[in-house]
Amino acid sequence: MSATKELTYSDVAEHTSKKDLYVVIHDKVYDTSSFVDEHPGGEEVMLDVGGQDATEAFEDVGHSDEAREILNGMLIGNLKRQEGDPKPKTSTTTSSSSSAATSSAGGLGVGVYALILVGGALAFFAYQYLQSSSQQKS
Ligand code: HEM
Repeated sequence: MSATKELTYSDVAEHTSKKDLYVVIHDKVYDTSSFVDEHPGGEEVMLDVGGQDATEAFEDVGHSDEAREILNGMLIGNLKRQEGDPKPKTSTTTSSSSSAATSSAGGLGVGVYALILVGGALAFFAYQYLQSSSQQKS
């Protein structure tokens, strides 16, 4: 009956049916089976995130404190992260999480831009240097 049970993502992913539905919110694991039918937002959205990290879905709706209390009552343990697991979804807003996604996806792009900039600057200065040294000669 301990609430400090450690579950991995693969443990959680085994509970995706309506009668056995786990979700992860803010790195905590909840057994929402008893609540699916009563969810004011409908069972469909709950089933959609069953066995997964529902932090973003849950926070995007802006659930009330009451919703958070209900959630607390369904706590069964903590998520134990393992290598290769999806990144923690701890952001409370979509904008910050989407900007994080863009910056990680754009990692290579930034490097390529930096290379072009540095290469361009080098070429520019080399050109100036050649120009000035050829002017001195004449
Ligand atoms: C997993 C635990 C969840 C709990 C305990 C929960 C609880 C609640 C509660 C109590 C409400 C009533 C309004 C409020 O008090 O904020 C609500 C509304 C709502 N929930 Fe959830 N919810 C959960 C997950 C989700 C997820 C994953 C979604 C995905 C989108 C979602 C979508 C909604 C929507 C759209 C409403 C508004 C329904 C309406 O006002 O017509 N909920 N939820």
